[in-house]
Amino acid sequence: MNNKDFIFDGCNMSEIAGKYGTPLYVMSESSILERCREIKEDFLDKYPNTRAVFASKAFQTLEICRMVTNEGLGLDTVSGGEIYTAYKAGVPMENLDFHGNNKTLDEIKMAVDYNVGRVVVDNMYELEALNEYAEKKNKRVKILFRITPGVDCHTHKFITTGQLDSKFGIPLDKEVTNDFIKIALDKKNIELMGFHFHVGSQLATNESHLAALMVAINLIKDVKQVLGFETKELNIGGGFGIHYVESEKRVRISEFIDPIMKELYDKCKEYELMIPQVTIEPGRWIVGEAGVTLYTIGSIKEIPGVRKYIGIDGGMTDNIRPGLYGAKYDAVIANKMDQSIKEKVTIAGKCCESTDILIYDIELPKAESGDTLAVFSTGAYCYSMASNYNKIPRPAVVMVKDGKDRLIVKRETYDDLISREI
Ligand SMILES: Cc1ncc(COP(=O)(O)O)c(C=O)c1O
Ligand SMILES: N[C@@H](CCCC[NH3+])C(=O)O
Repeated sequence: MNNKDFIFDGCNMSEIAGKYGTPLYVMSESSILERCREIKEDFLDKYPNTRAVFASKAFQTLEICRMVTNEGLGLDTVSGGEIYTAYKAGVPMENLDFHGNNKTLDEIKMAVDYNVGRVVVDNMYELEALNEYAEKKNKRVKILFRITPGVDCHTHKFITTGQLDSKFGIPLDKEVTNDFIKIALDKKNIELMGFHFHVGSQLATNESHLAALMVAINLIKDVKQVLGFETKELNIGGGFGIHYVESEKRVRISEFIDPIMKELYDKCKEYELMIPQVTIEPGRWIVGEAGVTLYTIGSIKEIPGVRKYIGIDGGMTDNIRPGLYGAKYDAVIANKMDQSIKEKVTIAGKCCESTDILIYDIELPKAESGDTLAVFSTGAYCYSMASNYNKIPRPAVVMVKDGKDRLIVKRETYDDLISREI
C-alpha cells in the first residue's frame, strides 16, 4: 500500500474521488457501527430500561435508517419528510420520536396515522390538535412534554436550545407546566409518559445535561406531589461533542452518561420516585466523524502578502456550517499524504458569496489544480443541510467499509434541479 494517498475505512480516497467524481460525501460504515455499538455496550446493556434514538436531522437517508435500526436504535424525527423516509426504510414506527416546535397540522395527522411511537409535544396548540385528531381516529397517542430547563451551555450560541429564552419547549414555570400536565392528563386520547429536554449541541462536557437533569428531577418530584403524576419516561436529548479540530475531542458515551445515570438513580431513591425509562438522542456523535467530503482543487490565487486562496468545486452548498456558525474543520490533500512541507492557505468554496470560505488559514502541502482535498468530520449536518444555491447539484454519498465502497445517494443532475419547475 502506498503512503501518499489518504485511506479511509480501507478505501483510497483519491481513487474514490476519481470513481464517483467530486464533491463527494464519503461515510465510513465501520465508524457508524462502532458508535452504535458503544451506545449499546455503555448505555443500553449497562442500564436497564433505556433507549437510544438517532437524531436523523444530522444525516438521514434510507440506508442510515436501516443501519441504525439494525443496531437497535430508534429515530428522532422532526418533520413529515423525516417520518416518511424512516417509514420507507422500513423502520418500525413505534421506534420513532417526533419533535418540532411548530409541527404542522398535516404532520400531526401523519404522526397519528403512521402510529409514531412518541410525540414530543412542544406547546398547547400542538397538544390540542393532536388530541382532536387522535380522537377522530380513535387512537391514544403517547407523548412527552419538551421542557426548557433554563440552562445555558458552553457551545456556539446558535446551537444552544435549553436556555430560558428559546423557541423550543415549555418554559419551566410551575404554573405553566402544571397546567400543561393537568390538561394532558384530562385528555382521553393522550397518554402522557414523561418529559424531554435537549440543552444544545457539540458539547464537550456533561455539565449542562447534569444541570438540566436536576431541573427535570425537581419537576418530576413536584408533579408527583402536586398532581400525583408518576413520570415513566425521561428523554435527555443529544448534543454529545465530537472531534472537528485539534482542540476538540469526542467524549466516550460512558464518560458523559455514567454521572448522569448515577445522579438520576441517587435522586430517585432520595425522593422515592420511580426510575423513569431514560432515552438519549445523539445525532452528530454517531455520524459526524464517519464523514469525509472530497473536493477537487481548481483555481489557486495568491494575493501577495495577504492570503493564498485554494478554490474547491463545492463549498457552502454542501457544508453550510462554517458560514452559519463559524464552524472549524480540518483537511488534508488526499493524494499528498507523504508531503511534509506545508504552506498556510484558505479554502474557498465556489458560491457567489464572500462568506463561502470552508477553512481559513490551514497548513497543507503545496496544492496544485487537480489535487483532491479531503475535509474531515463532515458526516453530521452537511448532507442534511445541503442546498442548491447557485443551482449547484447536491453531491452523491458513498458508504465505505473495509476497502469496499457503495453508492447510497446518487449525485443530483441538472435535470433534477429543474424537475419540479414548470
Ligand atoms: C431535540 C434534539 N434532539 C437531539 C438533537 C441532536 O443533537 P446532536 O446532533 O448534537 O447530538 C438535536 C439537535 O441539536 C435536537 O434538537
Ligand atoms: N445543525 C446544527 C446543530 C443544530 C441541531 C439541531 N438542534 C449543527 O450543524 O451543528
